[in-house]
Amino acid sequence: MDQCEDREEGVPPSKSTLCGEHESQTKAQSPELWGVPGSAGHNPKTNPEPGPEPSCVSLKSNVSKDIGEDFKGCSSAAERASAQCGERSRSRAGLQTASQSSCVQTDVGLQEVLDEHKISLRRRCERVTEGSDETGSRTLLNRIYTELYITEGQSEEVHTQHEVRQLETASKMDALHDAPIRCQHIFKAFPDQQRPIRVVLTNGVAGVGKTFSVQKFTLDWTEGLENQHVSVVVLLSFRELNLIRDEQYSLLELLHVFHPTLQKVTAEKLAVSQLLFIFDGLDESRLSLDFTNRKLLSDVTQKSSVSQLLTNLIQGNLLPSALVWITSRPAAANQIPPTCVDRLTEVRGFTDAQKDEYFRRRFSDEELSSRIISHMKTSRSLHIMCSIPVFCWITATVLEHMLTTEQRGELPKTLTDMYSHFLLVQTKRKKNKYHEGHETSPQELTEADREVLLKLGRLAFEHLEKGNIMFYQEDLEQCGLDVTEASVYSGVCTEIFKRECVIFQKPVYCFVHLSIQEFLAAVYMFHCHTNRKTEVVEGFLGNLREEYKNRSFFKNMFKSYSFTSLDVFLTKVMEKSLQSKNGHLDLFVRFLHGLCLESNQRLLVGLLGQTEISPGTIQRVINNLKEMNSDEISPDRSINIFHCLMEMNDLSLFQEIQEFLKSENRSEKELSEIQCSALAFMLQMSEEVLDDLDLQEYKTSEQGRLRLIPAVRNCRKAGLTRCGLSESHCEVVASALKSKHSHLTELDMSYNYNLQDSGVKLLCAGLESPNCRLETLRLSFCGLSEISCDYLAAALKSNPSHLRELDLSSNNKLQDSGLKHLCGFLESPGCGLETLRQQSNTNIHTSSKTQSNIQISSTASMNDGKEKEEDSDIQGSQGCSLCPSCHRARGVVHLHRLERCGLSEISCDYLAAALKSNPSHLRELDLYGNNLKDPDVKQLSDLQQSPDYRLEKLE
Ligand SMILES: Nc1ncnc2c1ncn2[C@@H]1O[C@H](COP(=O)(O)OP(=O)(O)OP(=O)(O)O)[C@@H](O)[C@H]1O
Repeated sequence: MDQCEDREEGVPPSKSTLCGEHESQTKAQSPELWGVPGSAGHNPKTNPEPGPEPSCVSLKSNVSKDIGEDFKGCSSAAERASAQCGERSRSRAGLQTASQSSCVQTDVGLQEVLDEHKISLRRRCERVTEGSDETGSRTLLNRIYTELYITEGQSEEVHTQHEVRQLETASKMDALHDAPIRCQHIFKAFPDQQRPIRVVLTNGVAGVGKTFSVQKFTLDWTEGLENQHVSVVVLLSFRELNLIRDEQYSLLELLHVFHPTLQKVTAEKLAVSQLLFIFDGLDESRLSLDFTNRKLLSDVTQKSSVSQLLTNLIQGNLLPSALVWITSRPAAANQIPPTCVDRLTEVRGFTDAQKDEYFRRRFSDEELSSRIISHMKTSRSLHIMCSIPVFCWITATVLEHMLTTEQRGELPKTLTDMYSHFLLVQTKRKKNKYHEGHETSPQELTEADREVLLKLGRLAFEHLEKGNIMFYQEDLEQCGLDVTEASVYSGVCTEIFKRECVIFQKPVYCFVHLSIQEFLAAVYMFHCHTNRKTEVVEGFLGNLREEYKNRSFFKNMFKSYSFTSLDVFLTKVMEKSLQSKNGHLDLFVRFLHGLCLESNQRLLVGLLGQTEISPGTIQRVINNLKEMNSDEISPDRSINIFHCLMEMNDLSLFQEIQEFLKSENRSEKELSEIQCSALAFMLQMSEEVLDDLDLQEYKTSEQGRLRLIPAVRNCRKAGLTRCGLSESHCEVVASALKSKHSHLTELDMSYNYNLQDSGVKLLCAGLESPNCRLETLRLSFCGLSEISCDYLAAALKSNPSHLRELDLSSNNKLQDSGLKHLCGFLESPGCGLETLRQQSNTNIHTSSKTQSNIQISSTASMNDGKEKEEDSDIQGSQGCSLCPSCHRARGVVHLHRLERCGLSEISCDYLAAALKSNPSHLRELDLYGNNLKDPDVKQLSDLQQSPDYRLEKLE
């Protein structure tokens, strides 16, 4: 088989080679049995044209050896490449060494050379091989390319949340708000952007379509459709560049080596051409890009290390007018200093409409695509996952196979179902490819298949537990896998090279998508449970017998406990996953529950072990989930209990909540805790933004109320009073404030006595986010000390403009030192607080009336320990007896309430100093109940003499 012919669409196990003009390719030592792209000897990301103009240097070393090792004795990358190609390639003109190339200078006109380059690039980019096509024939990229949703900027939580959870919470809202950028317009400035865009960095999670975007951009350019101001596109992958990372090259030589059609381009010609360099897959880079290095390169013929060539190119020292486009998974993107980047974009995958379009384009059979689309929409989880194009490909592969072959049974509805089928479909394709004529049923996993899958499962599981997604060769060996085996199953696990640290350079492996690791880990865990591998199960869960002996919830179960009791086992795994801070076991535990279903059991028989699960056991598992205790558990984790029920095909909860949402008398309907989690999820996912989420309006237990908190992510006004908030809840609220499309403008967390300073600290992470739009924050009766003031002042200083009202009144021991911190904020130039109100205990009265359309809301004062709320609309400007300058009042009033906070005259001095230094913003100051005497507030009252004095109300 032509080694370049087998590029495929679909799961990209690793970054592919983009350079397409070499004859050579690292020949796979192991065949690609899985038939998915990018595996041994295959490269999904390039579209080389076989035949006379051969094409690719696959620098992906799927034989998993360090290139340096493989090609010892070859002095240059070109020689190495040549050594890989063998005689055939050497005899071809396509590849020349760097030294040769620099000598070749002909009279051929520049345009002719560039045209030739275009043709060559076009051949490479116009076709991809579809993953499901067993004949290996390739499809036109334009036929299957579906517009992706690319936006400017970077979503806030990309590093902190589980990828799938992120999709669940973010997809809907993002799709509605951000203006998309077509990949072809990535260098086009928006009308309001003055600066030309020279360097673009595009982020995106695995399989989201970064390489497809790069290919589409290039193809459109070669076809004369877009970006015609660019005269040369130089397409390179970091995987390729890794190969020559220790070599010395000039930029001109680099171009010649990777794009032989450009050999006739001289330095002079380069200087007058508009170049665009595309570097794909920074996450796979093994170069050390050191932007602090002072070595300045400005001459394209000057030799240097590849890293230095790149940093100088990116910084604009080398070819200052050349455009640069870098793509990366998010974790690696920080290698490029933000100051070097003119535009940051993110590939978000497919919007709902694009998901449909993907399936329509992929299948010429309209009926088939319609069936697949409507099936995808029947399951929320499938629909959400299809935001990632690679998952669309998995879905398309599985459903096409099931709908076009004589497969019986229902189409997969749950994620577990889909992944089980995917495993089988891929196994079948592997068999067909390499054992032609012996068509086997996908139900038949051979003993060898099972063995490898279980080894992969063990690897997946052991590393998932530790939170690892990257593995070394030793890790593979420890699970009994040799490297060849891993690449044989390359659709599931393949290597990528990733340099973890400077001294310790080794090949690193990972699963193509985190969800595949989670699925295989769950399969392995299930297998260990049914096969009574006590050591593994207890290693993960601890000794159940001991632990459960004294726990009332399990007392009865414990009597009959053994590893065969699936319900106890699953409950324990669920409990463990709920403890996870970042939800790294969420999908794993979902899969584990899904594997209980008979249909999945049948599919994966032999892998899971022989089990017969009675309907009674299933019911017990369901009941346990519904009754699961969630004290001290983040409400985000609790939502996963609902997902587990869905994976078990238990739709009752979903239906109950749908009914609840439709009902008129919601506040009378009692909600269980699990119902609250389901409701939180549905409110969070709703297209409509909730105006007011008041937890007190729901008839449920305190735990139930807490489980509703994730809904703050989709509301404008949140009342979270008197519900025992703790740190984990503050984290959820902070994440809502941080989110790119935060709607929250009013937040009342008063009367949460245990919130304390630690809770405020977490909350402040949200307040300081540039996305935060909060205008009112109430934290009275929260047991805060002066430390909270410090946190708040720091957060508000860093992002001062949004907050209008801050209520720290009552039973917060802020003390003078706390107020001092807050004054630090009041002094800061960006501070937006305009009113600081003081009530009673001074002889100063105010008839503060500001100009029309000013609204002061929620003036709270203490009355026998009970909060009295009153809203006062102040209309009309009648002047202020205290404040000679009130006529200059602006249209916004801010309250700053510090009632009963243990303040003394020292605080007044701080306040006076703060107001002196930044007098123009504060309108109202409320210091009611702080036992202040006239002399204490003297400094403040003296301020009235100042011409800049703006205070209208001092109580
Ligand atoms: N725009 C698209 N239209 C159709 N299919 C797409 C598109 N983008 C991606 N895909 C599908 O998803 C697969 C993975 O896409 P791609 O290789 O571009 O991802 P990536 O973001 O580069 O991922 P990684 O970071 O893992 O390299 C493709 O092989 C293809 O099957």
